[in-house]
Amino acid sequence: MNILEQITAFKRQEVAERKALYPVKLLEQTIYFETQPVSFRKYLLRQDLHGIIAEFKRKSPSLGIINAHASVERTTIGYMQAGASALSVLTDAQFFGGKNDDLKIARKFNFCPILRKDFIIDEYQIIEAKSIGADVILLIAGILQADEVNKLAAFAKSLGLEILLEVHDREELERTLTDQVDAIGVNNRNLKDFSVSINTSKELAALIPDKFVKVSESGISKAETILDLRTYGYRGFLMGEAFMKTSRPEKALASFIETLKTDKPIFA
Ligand SMILES: O=P(O)(O)OC[C@@H](O)[C@@H](O)c1c[nH]c2ccccc12
Repeated sequence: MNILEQITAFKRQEVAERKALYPVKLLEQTIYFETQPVSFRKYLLRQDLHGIIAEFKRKSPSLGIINAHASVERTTIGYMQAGASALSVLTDAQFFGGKNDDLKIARKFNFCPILRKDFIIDEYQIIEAKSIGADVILLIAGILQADEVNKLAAFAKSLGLEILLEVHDREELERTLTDQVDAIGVNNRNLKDFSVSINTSKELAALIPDKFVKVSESGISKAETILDLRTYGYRGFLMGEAFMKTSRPEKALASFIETLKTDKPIFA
């Protein structure tokens, strides 16, 4: 089994256990069912920000432990103060060392779009995303059939959430593209073997219709890469490791943003 297959097998079990422990009725009583989500799309298109989606990630199957000590509160507040456009919080415990509470804490302290980073295969996880205060969910084409993407995206929309659809190649993009999603994320990392190539974003750019916000995900560590990807139409840049591997991720983001600032308008 490759890592994606292992993760989805584990998720099926996890979802079944959670459904029994925390029934939907209970989740629907949380305060976030009453509150209006913040638009991910809008924040990524803002002229006064740089499009960085700053991720809180403690470990990953490709790197192992990235940062065992960072505080979610200090890091996410610092990310926003440094000028991030949105936050991404890993909630998967088994493979990424995250938890739902991490996202809840990020929500409590920040008014900005928050992406729930997890492996969604069931509507239950979308209700859960809403109940912990997420604004946008990730759907990964590599683990879903086209009809599943459609159904899950429509369901997320019905709860007011936005959807980032992640693809890694042309086949995934063409097979799953649907009007139900708001943004397309091209993952530069191949989750089957962990290899990373920024060219993946460049190659797929022209195949993504303009009405979707284009996001480039993974393996980004240089300002030049962002400036280059903007010329391909990318408006969102999902970055984790580059910041999280330092002892103060929020400071690393602040210095990174300094290197991104130019006199020219962000989008020509
Ligand atoms: O840490 P990086 O290389 O900057 O990548 C961040 C993000 O793109 C990556 O964590 C990611 C992209 N898609 C995912 C799906 C699940 C878990 C994690 C991911």
